[in-house]
Amino acid sequence: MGDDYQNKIAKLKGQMKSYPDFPKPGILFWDIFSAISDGQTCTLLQGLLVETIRREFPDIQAVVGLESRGFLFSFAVAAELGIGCVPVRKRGKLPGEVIAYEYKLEYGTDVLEIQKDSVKPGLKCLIIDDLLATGGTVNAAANLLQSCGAEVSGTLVVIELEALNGRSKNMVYRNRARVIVR
Ligand SMILES: O=P(O)(O)OC[C@H]1O[C@H](OP(=O)(O)OP(=O)(O)O)[C@H](O)[C@@H]1O
Ligand SMILES: Nc1ncnc2[nH]cnc12
Repeated sequence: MGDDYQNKIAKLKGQMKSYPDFPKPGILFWDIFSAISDGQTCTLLQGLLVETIRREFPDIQAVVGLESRGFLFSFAVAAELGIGCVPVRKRGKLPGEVIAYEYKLEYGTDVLEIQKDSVKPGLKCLIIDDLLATGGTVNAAANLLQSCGAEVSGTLVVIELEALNGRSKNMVYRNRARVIVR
């Protein structure tokens, strides 16, 4: 990775804001929306995501965006790369036959679902989200994709909360996660 790439990451990092005690006491909440309210930051981040995918995951056929903040990035990169965009949503929001998986959050638990027919066996997928905390969400998404027969190439997130060690807890992605800012 060249200086130019690192400089762009440093610039993006400077735009990220965090809020203590949101949504619960003790949580330091990293807010992607504060950064992308600025147009130049949108362009910068989009460019970094696409550049990272082209370099690290050149053969993926679809990006899988995780509700809800992951959707911002999955459609944008899918459109630029000309590949599929598949949503993974919280319980009860997707029509048709779905596969579900319950998982733990940094705060609380949740259920993710994917439409059974949205991913064909062997499809090479990249999971994309705004943030990796405990890794539970990405892990759940990976399990869903694998139950559909998809091949999960890795995970791309904008922010990694390294102190929570989500990467090491995630057996599927330990060596295959890529992050933009950490
Ligand atoms: O690594 P984890 O501990 O699983 O946490 C990370 C997840 O938590 C946040 O989503 P949230 O469930 O708050 O939903 P939102 O994007 O709709 O705000 C974030 O956008 C990730 O998806
Ligand atoms: N600390 C955090 N900031 C923003 N989103 C999160 N999702 C889980 N933990 C989070």
